[in-house]
Amino acid sequence: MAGLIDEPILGTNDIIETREEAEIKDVLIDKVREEGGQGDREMAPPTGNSIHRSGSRPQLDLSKAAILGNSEERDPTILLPNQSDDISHLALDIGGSLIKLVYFSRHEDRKINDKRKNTVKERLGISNGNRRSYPILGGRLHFVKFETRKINECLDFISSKQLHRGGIDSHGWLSETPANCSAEIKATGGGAYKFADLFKEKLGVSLDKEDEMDCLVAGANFLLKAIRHEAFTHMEGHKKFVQIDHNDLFPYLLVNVGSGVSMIKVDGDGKFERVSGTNVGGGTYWGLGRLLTKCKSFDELLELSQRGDNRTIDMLVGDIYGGMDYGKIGLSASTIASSFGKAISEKKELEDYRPEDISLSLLRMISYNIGQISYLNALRFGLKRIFFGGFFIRGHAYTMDTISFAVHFWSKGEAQAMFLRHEGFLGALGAFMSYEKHGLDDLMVHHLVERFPMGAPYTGGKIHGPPLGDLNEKISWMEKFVLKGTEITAPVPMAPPGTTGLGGFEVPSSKGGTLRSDASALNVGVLHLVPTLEVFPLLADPKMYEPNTIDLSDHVELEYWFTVLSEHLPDLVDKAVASEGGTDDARRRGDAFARAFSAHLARLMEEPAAYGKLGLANLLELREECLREFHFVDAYRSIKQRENEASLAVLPDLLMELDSMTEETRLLTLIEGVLAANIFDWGSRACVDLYHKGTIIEIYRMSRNKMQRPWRVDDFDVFKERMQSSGDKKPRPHKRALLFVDNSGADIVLGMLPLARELLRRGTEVVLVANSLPALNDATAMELPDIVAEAAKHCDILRRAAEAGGLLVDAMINALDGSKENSSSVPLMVVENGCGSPCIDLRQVSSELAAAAKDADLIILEGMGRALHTNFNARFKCDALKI
Ligand SMILES: CC(C)(COP(=O)(O)O)[C@@H](O)C(=O)NCCC(=O)O
Ligand SMILES: [Mn+2]
Repeated sequence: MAGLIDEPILGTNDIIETREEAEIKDVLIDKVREEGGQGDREMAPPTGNSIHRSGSRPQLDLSKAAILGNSEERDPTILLPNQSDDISHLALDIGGSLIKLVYFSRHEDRKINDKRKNTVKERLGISNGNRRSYPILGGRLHFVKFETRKINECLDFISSKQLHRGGIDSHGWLSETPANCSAEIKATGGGAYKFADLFKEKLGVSLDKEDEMDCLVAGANFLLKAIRHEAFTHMEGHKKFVQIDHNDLFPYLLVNVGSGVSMIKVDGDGKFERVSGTNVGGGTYWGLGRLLTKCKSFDELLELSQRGDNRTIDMLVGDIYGGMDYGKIGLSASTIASSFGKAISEKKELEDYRPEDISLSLLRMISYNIGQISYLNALRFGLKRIFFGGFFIRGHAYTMDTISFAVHFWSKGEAQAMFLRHEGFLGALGAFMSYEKHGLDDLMVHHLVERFPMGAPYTGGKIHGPPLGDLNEKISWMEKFVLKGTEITAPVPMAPPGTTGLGGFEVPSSKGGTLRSDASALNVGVLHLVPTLEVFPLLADPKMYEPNTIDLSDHVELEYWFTVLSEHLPDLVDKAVASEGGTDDARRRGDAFARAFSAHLARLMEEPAAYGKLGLANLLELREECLREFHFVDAYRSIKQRENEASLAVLPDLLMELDSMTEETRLLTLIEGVLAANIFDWGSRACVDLYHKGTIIEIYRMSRNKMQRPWRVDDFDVFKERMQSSGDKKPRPHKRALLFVDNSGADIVLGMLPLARELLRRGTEVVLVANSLPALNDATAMELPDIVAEAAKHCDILRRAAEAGGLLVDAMINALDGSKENSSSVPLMVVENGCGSPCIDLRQVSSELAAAAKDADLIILEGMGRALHTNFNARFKCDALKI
């Protein structure tokens, strides 16, 4: 039958995928279970199912909604007293071979005492204005898959996580559905009918069935609009992410390759038509492959193909033309003239052919055919873009290259084949989208942050069994199974890329040895939904903006950073452990962190694009995320404190020295001072070595003296001209400067605060922009008010500005009284930047920062992470200084 929306039938135990940390151990537990010879539990056969098509769930009832606790808090908890316990957070796509789950979990409550918040909001005029109020948005979307034949594991998973009992509780979120209330879960795929009774019996839930095509299209549209690195091309082994412009997405052809293949012309949200299909799909590959090779699973068959050579079985143009090309019609000698064609002319039996060769020949035959038919349909409707999804693809290089080749070859490069990272989850995502008021439909790319939990590199996403419980279980898992995990992730030597070759559908130039045995397990992360994130409004061209300066697809660069980060790891672990009191528990967590992070590094060395397009910003953020995952809240806490104190002690001397200078000398000294103070950087070995050479002020002065111009990139004269002008007329001061600060200690106290003071003195409002979460020794927004308050004790300019900006306690009272006009100074304020990394991606910043940017006409970015590794090439709508 043509056009089945399903997956190839799979018989393997290793295809269940999840990206959530909690599930990591399960694959190994499952392996252990299976090694111990235990089979699967038998499942009760599904009984006759009543097919019903219930309507959508009730909408979110916002009547009498109230904010619980502090309404000024970020993502406040919203109490919905009239909301039934009926909020969506799980959707299923139950195919013939795989069950795909998409589920939502809310954020942990962030109860922090951030003194600045109220005044900052007032000063910057931040309201919740156009922000959304659906509480569902602050949370995480998880992607998990199970084998359909092991449906009991899926039921256990749902049950152990209580995913079927989602609702809103008195705190605004996910409570249990009362026993007398029958919950409904959105589901699509044939299994939504087949297994409806089983879900009712085992979990007491009804499956609310959604049309598969509707779901596929809704899922694809969501992914293409909301996920930055979702679509990619794959040609000759090269993966290239493509950013799709939302306004230029439609029309496109969606090709879903399951057991059979559906081709859908998509014209908009909910606007589509199934225009074609083919019955030669994933089921054909697996079915024929199983018969011809005796493989036990789809993945085994796929793996075999990686070691295959199809020339032994396919008839090539050269076989027909005596080794020559048929150049007149553009066919090289190595082009496949007839798949399996050699088998007719040779006196060989099935046993005489290598299963590897058969598998590859079959794979290429089917993939090529799909590519060709897709192209013809794209041609029929004048579509330039074709997106391929469905679990047949599995991120498999040969499959993608072959499809791409066919599309490229037949369209003469006019049409483009693209693949989707969440290829298998289109239906499940679409089912999730079909809940009313899920709050996801107008999510934008900048609201989503994808994170890769610790288990991703170990498992490649293959999970079985119940989820992990607490952190302790996670650590034990790391300890117990790390050896096994390391085997899985041991880096494979990189070979030059290239698979099929474009010049005529040729033999792959790199053989399977360069691919992981589980290369088919694409890593998709957990999607964190952060509704408060915004695009930095002062970016000159947000569409062209690329935060990363260095391209880590350059292997030399990647290796450099791999070495830097690996060498830094022991020292980081020591600091992290010490920051948590150096207890045994902290040490265990430290070891687990080191293993998890090393595994990520190894995985990325092996396949840099495994987690989407890789930039240095992602790599440095991954390290911080790993630390947080093992509950290291702030590894540099005490170091930061110590350095702040030491620097504050010498600040009065420095300010005196600066005040004794002429304006012109002072400006240069201040900039040299920022450069010198930025030397205090715990992320760099060379800098750490320097710390042994003297006191903070000595090192600062020594470094400042070394900052002789011209610098490697030196625009100081332009800056000076803007600030001071060479003529008589004093230039107009900037209205508001955003100072993106970096490290604690000397950097902020002796570098950036004196510069801020100079700007304030000239009548420019100053907003210090600092991290929301700790990263290395970076100062956070939470820490800055105390640092400024201390500095203000030694300096009137800072004191008055800090008061005016509501940073000092007295001023905060003033501000709350509404008497901010009393202040005689331009304000000094602090906003958080929305991230917890040494780098900054200005496409995703806090709403505070976005609000502060509205009146800003000067941006100062400081530090290696924010001004060099990221944003070095960024262009802004106003003056910008990168130091
Ligand atoms: C991690 C960092 C980006 C932090 O630097 P910062 O932004 O604090 O100036 C930096 O320490 C760094 O680039 N470290 C590696 C240096 C090296 O090449 O050895
Ligand atoms: Mn830093």
